[in-house]
Amino acid sequence: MALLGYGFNRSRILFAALNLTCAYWLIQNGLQTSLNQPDAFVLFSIISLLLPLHLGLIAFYKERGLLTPIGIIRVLLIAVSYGALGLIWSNGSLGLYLPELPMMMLEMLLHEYYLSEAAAIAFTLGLLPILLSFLLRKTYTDAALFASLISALIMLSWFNQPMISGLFVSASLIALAISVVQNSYRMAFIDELTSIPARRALQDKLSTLGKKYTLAMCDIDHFKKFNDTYGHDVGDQVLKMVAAKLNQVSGGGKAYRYGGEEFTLVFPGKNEAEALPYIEQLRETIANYPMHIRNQNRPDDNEQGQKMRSKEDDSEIVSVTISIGFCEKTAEIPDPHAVIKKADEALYTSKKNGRNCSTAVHYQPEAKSRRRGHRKDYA
Ligand SMILES: Nc1nc2c(ncn2[C@@H]2O[C@H](COP(=O)(O)OP(=O)(O)OP(=O)(O)O)[C@@H](O)[C@H]2O)c(=O)[nH]1
Repeated sequence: MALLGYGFNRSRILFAALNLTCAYWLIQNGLQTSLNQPDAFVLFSIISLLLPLHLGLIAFYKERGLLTPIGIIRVLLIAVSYGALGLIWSNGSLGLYLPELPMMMLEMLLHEYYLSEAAAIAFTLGLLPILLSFLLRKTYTDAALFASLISALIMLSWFNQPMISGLFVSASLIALAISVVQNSYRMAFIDELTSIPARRALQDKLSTLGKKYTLAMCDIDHFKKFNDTYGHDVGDQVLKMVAAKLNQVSGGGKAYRYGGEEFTLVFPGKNEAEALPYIEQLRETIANYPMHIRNQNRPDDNEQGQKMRSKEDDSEIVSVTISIGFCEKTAEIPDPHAVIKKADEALYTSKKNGRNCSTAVHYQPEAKSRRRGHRKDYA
């Protein structure tokens, strides 16, 4: 598990695995006896604090790599805390610290339950950053940390059950392994900027297509000029908007980012004539969408700038358009990559025909799709 975390550059996974492994090793070697033994009791009490607190701390961390000064400090923090505990325990002197424990840790001895008030506080302190990180970052790693915390809570609460610690460590490591797999799937198949499936996911999809399908290549018009006029960040916003609209494709279609400002729509089970209404609907939706762009040229602190402070003057509305070429599979063009190539050629016909329109390779609709008026033409 630690190797997986290291190999996939997921340092938080590695820290969590290290935390679980250290706790599990101490449980296996020091807690296979009654908790009425002072040594075992102190060991159990300290583990029930370290486990949740480390998990909470890990949730705070940003991915900063492992073989970096901060990564090494984080590893040492876990290793030293469990190492010191293990060292005192192996000397047989851990039980001497029993009288030093606060009442909120000792009372579980009197009432014969397993989670002390102090451990409950530690679990709450561990839970808060995990929940916060999950809400803000929404990563699979945070979900795995949450699963590990809950399984640690269950293990410590039912500590007298046979094999409970083995079940705990298995459940936690499985959750961490799943998060590594899901993270790597996301990295490989989902486009980071637009959050829609990426080129690799398209390649997978192409290999599963049946006898009848249509592929459409979509390209944002004059995107270079857009970048040059408004800046790369605004260009990224445009890409996100177009991707979000294309992702709403109906008619059984699916959208992919092909690369740069190009997108692909896949329509399984549809020929060009059947796919056309859905393609046109998307083209029109995008062309009619009023995109608010913050005025990059607003003066900073002069008279003119003050005049422009009002919200209306601060942004302008532009419309973004896309050109589309689409092609169905035929006996002459049976390979999906050849279909894409043909769709790409049709896309360039759309560009030549004035942009903001779609062109089919085979189908000739009676009334050709027409270019719509722009709210603002940035060309
Ligand atoms: N902001 C941003 N720009 C990108 C990204 N990927 C590619 N581009 C830009 O997209 C532009 C593509 O421009 P061109 O291929 O020349 O075409 P165009 O300006 O869209 O013109 P036409 O296709 O002829 O309408 C280039 O300037 C790239 O730098 C990206 O992820 N973000």
